[in-house]
Amino acid sequence: MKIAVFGAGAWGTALAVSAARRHEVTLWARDPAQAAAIDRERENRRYLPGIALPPALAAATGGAHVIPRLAGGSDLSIVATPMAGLREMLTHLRQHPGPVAWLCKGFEAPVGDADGLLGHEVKAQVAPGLQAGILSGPSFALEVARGQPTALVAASDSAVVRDALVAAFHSPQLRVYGNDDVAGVEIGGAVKNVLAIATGLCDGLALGLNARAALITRGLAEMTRLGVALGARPETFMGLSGLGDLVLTATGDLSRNRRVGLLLAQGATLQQAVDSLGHVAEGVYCARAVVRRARHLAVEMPIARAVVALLDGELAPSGAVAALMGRDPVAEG
Ligand SMILES: NC(=O)C1=CN([C@@H]2O[C@H](COP(=O)(O)OP(=O)(O)OC[C@H]3O[C@@H](n4cnc5c(N)ncnc54)[C@H](OP(=O)(O)O)[C@@H]3O)[C@@H](O)[C@H]2O)C=CC1
Ligand SMILES: O=C(CO)COP(=O)(O)O
Repeated sequence: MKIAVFGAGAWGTALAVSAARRHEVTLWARDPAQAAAIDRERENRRYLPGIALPPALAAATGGAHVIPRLAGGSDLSIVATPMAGLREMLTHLRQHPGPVAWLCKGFEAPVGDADGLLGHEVKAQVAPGLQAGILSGPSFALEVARGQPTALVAASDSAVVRDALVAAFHSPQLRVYGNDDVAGVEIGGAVKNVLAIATGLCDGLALGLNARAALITRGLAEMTRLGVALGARPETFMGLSGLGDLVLTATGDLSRNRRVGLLLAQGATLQQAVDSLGHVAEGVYCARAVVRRARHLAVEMPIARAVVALLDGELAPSGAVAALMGRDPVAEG
């Protein structure tokens, strides 16, 4: 099949590499110089160095006007930008019938008094007729690009979209499971990034393995509470996009979100931590949206609240720990 991937960061490139072992793939970069370098060097040195690009992967560039044309010539389109770029990309795809899937894990940053939205909520606003979904789950880009075993979840209310994602990406190295709980899969992917900042902080402060296990477990409870309040199924959070991605991101040093927490624990400022990554750490941008939605739904999320206070400079790393440990006793649940 023909696949168009819009966004040539680490994850878009890794999935394009994986799919191009069986399909014809176009990888679109918004920066013409980057697209030219990818074609010339047969490598994405900026975002995924050391991975050779298969011959069936072609780089493309161009302004917004080329996006509908590239999508129109493909059997499946993938939006591989951070959450901050999703609204604009879906706007360019609004006349396209689909199937389309995005890879972003986050909530949009809140604007004014409005809540920050999940991907499917953005899609409902800007491209309601588009058949779309999300590809998510525990997956470091580098491991997928290297062909190391990975399991993903393709979530959509459209079987056409789920089937297209399986046809495009399922392989002996990559299992793709279907799920129709779009909200649950999106909330799992978004909230785990916030929680990974917390576990990075915990490990950076050498608080111990007990503390890390407590953060992961109580974080999963927070994620599930928010998800259920937003209409997701609780069992989704026991799956790849909930527990699976939380464990990976909270414990794996390839995680950019975890690295933010580790760097803050070492005394870096947030700006220094973000600048040193060279990649997006979505938890930094969506933590406030998570906490705000939780507050509006009267959902208790103390770990996410502590992360926001840390990112906003209201709490020092040690203060964030004290705020969590100093809470009144409550029943587990
Ligand atoms: N890396 C991973 O292992 C995984 C990442 N994800 C998710 O996938 C999404 C993309 O991550 P990843 O590829 O790693 O990110 P990177 O930081 O590696 O790359 C970001 C890419 O998006 C482009 N971009 C940045 N901002 C915008 C924007 N506002 N509009 C359009 N394009 C933009 C960048 O282009 P330019 O160079 O021109 O700025 C770059 O090509 C994130 O939501 C992430 O959480 C999900 C699973 C795994
Ligand atoms: O989503 C990811 C793994 O599933 C990547 O996590 P980071 O964005 O923290 O690197």
